[in-house]
Order: sequence, then C-alpha cells, then structure tokens
Amino acid sequence: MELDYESKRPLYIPYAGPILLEFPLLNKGSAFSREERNEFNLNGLLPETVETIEEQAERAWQQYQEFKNNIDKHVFLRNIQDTNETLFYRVLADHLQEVMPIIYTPTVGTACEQFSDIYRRARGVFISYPNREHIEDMLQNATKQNVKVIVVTDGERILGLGDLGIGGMGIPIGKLSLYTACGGISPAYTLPIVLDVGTNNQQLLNDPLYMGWRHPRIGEEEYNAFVEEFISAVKRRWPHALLQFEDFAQKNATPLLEKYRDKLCCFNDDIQGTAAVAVGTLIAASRAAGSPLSEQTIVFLGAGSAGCGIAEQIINEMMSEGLSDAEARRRVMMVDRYGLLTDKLTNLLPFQARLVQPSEAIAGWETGSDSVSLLDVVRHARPTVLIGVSGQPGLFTEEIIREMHRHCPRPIIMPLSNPTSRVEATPADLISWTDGAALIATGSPFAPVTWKEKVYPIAQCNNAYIFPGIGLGIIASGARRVTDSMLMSASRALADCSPLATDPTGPVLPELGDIQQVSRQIAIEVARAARLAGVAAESSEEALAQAVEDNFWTPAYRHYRRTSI
Ligand SMILES: O=C([O-])CC(=O)C(=O)O
Ligand SMILES: [Mg+2]
Repeated sequence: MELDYESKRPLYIPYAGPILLEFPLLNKGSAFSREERNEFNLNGLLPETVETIEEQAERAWQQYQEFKNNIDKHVFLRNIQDTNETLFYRVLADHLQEVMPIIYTPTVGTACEQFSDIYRRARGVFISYPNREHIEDMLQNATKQNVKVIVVTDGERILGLGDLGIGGMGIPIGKLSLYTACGGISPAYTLPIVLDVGTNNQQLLNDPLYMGWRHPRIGEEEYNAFVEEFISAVKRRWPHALLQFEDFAQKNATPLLEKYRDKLCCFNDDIQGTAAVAVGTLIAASRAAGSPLSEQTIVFLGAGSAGCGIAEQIINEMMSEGLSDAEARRRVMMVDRYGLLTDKLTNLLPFQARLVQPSEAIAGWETGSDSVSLLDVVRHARPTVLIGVSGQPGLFTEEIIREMHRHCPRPIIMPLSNPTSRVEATPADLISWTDGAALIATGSPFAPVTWKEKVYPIAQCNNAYIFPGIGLGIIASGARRVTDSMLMSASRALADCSPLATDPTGPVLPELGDIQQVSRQIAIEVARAARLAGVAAESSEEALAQAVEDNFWTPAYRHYRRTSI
C-alpha cells in the first residue's frame, strides 16, 4: 500500500498495535499523542509521558555522547535510523557538522569494512547474482514504493578502500542519508541498493561472518548482462527515478556511465559529482588567488575515472572561459603511478588517452628516467593547482610541495583521496610547508589547522556538496536526464556560495551547517539547466523555486489517522 508521506495533512495509516512501532518511516516512539495511542492500540506499549521530537532528540544526543569510538557512534545512529527515521534526521539536523563524519566519510568506510560484523537490521535491497531470475520481485519487495532516488554500488571500489563486497552497502545508505539531511529529499523516496556479484577480497571470502555471496566476482560478460537486467528492472518499476552509480571499479564506472546516461536519469557520483564539486571549489579558489580557472596550470596525481572526470570538467569550464580545446588540455596534466601521461604511452584506457600531453610539450624537460615523475612535472610545468585522487597516502611530499610553492605564491592544493587514511598529505603539513600560503581543500573532513597563531579552516571538497542539490533539482524539475550543463551549473552555483567570494580570508567552501541552503541554490540552477537542455518541462522561475521548496522535506512528525486497508 502506498502512503502519502509527503503532504502536511494527517497521514492515514492502515496499521495498528506493536507493528506500527516497527516501521522506521512511521514510528514516532514516545511522541505518539494520547489520541493516537488510543486510536492505534498503542496504550501500554510506551511509557506514560508523551514527548516532543526535541525531547527525544535530546535523549538520543546524550546517549550518543556516551560512545567513545566513532564506529560505535555510527552503529548507534544507524540504529535510530532503522527504528525511527524522522528522529534520526532530526538529530542530524541539530548536529550536522558533528555527525557528518560519523554517518559519512570517514567512519562510513570503517562501517563498510566491518559491515557483516556490525550488522543489525536490513536496509535497502541486496540484489545477488545467484538470485538474478528474481530482480523484478526484489524491487517489488522494497520497503519503499514511490522511489525517486536510488544509489547503487557493486562494492568493488569503496572509497579508497577497494573491494568490500556487500560491505559496500554502507555507502549507498550514507549517501542517501545526506540526500535527506542536506538536500531535503524525503527518506520515503530513497532506496539504497547493492549488486552482489561476489568479491575478490580474500579476507571476506575467508570470513565466516561475511554475509554476501561467497564467490569471486563474476566475469565481464555475466556482469554486463546482470547490470543490464537490473537497469531494465529499475526502469520498469520506477521509470523516472534518479539512479546514482557509486564506487564502481574504474574498469566499469566509465563504460556503465557511457552506456546508460542517455537511457535513464543517472549519473556517476565519483566521476561527475566529484568533478562538479572540484570545479566549483577551483572556480572559487581561483577567484581568491586572483586569476581565472583558465589561467591555472593543473596537475593531477591519479588518472583513474575520478581524476579524469574532474580533468574533463575543468577543460569544459576553461573552454567556457575562452580557451580552445587544445589550449585547455595543455593546462591539465595527469600523473599516475607510471608518471606523466604523454602521447608516447600505450595501453592507456580511452578516457586517459584523451588527456595525454604531446611530446613536444615536455621536450627539454630534464627527468631522471624515461618516465616523468610528479616532482619532474612540478619542477618544469610550475603548476598553480595540485589535485590528489590517487587513493595512496603521503604522495604529496614535502619536497614536491616546497618545489611547487617556489614558483607559485598561493598554491591551490587538493588532496581528495578518501577516507582520511588515504589522504595525499595532511592539511597541517601543507600549511607548514607553504608557510600558510596554500589554499587547501580535502576530500575527507579535517579540523581547522592552527599555525603560527593563525587558524586555517579546511574546506571539504567532497561530492556531498553537490549530489543532494542535484537530486533536489531533478525531483523539483522532473528532469529525465543528467546533462553536463546541469553539472556545470551545479559547480557554478557552489562557487557562488563560497565564503571566499566576499571574504578573502574565509574558507573556500561554505560551512557544512549551511549546506541545506547551498543545496537549494544548486537545485534551482540544476533545474534551470535541465529546462534549458530540454530534459525538463518548461516552467517559470517562480514555479521552479516553489517546487524546490515544496520538495524539501523536514523531519517533523505528522498527525496520524486510522484507515482500513
Ligand atoms: O564518499 C565520499 O566521501 C566521496 C566519494 O564518493 C568517494 O570517495 O568515493
Ligand atoms: Mg564514491
């Protein structure tokens, strides 16, 4: 039965008695009023006092503070989510800045690693390869009926942690929690999904508690057919839902995106979401450093699908500022573990081959060996921006950073690898090696750095700034596809929200506490871009802004009335 979760009117509910306390979307716990307790046969099932959501949130917060370990805090909050979703989002709303690293990066990484150990209750849909005949049924069985946003992973590249099998489910759950907490998407509309196609993680295969399919990952052909089955089933069940691909391995991420982006409303968060937030951050940081993005020289460490996705989006943005395609590509250099990508290299993936430097661009560079190292590139190309998407900790060494700073008074340095354990350099080191001059944005959260009695806030350049607003914009506009122009408008909207725009000493990105407002602004721009791209219906500016507001869910209890099924 489909319930009208969305409107502010009373909600008519066909269940009564203890079962009503078992639906996380409906449960109010001690906040059921006396009338509701009478009407729904709840008398005696709850302590006498009728509480407000504020009182419940206060108790939850006190309990939360008793936990010393972040993973225990995570388990505690997830437990509230699985018993009373409204209360969960109320606690998040009250303490977003503090709990974001607990429900999301970095603690969510630990939760994925320990998924089968800390497992309590089912959430979302597990679609396993041995059950492939029943995908349709599995989607029918989902606890949510009117799904508008799906986040799906196959668990093969979870953050920088690699193959975690079904442990990857923690990521769609965490991402969707942010869709609601930051982007106001009602939790009744969101569905996390994991595709269980086995795992090549031997530790998991050997672990007697591992809850996924204990089998090596299936081959390419079976995999592609399975994903196709899944996508077709989603399209039949929820033809207009937004589907976010998350944490797929490099070999699948780009091909799946290319294959499906024109067939349904979908995007890849690691490629496109990360690119959109990085470009937004760079536009804002470039403004602060005194020259436009098209005048920066940008070096990437890491040439996977995320790095190349960001690079392409930067090139698009540079071209919109007036550069030719070739000029823009000369300004963006990719370095991977084998060195700078040049046209001499063979065996590159197609999305890497588009980003090689022509040999003549590096003719005359003195390098220690055949391959051109990051240090060589920094020495000769004199970048103004250094971006880390390598998944390897510590690769931005003191020598490299000092060399960069010798040629660039205000270097923009973005070690984006997640979680915290994979960061290319810590903000504290970067500040000290550049004498406080670096403009820094990291992928995982870092506390402000105090150096020589000055406090430096550290921006978190994480796709969490982008995807909730994109989702809200898509729902509000009814967009049928996710176009590049929608992503670019999200980047620009984010840059316009940068505190640096008005305060040269401010952080590059807005405070997390302001993220709901940022998401609204991104949503409006995304909706407008969708309309311009012809993938959403015409509507007035006022109607769009109103639709964004109308779709913004806030965690408050609604009044319940009883109805029969
Ligand atoms: O989840 C995050 O923090 C950002 C992200 O998509 C990733 O690192 O894969
Ligand atoms: Mg990701």
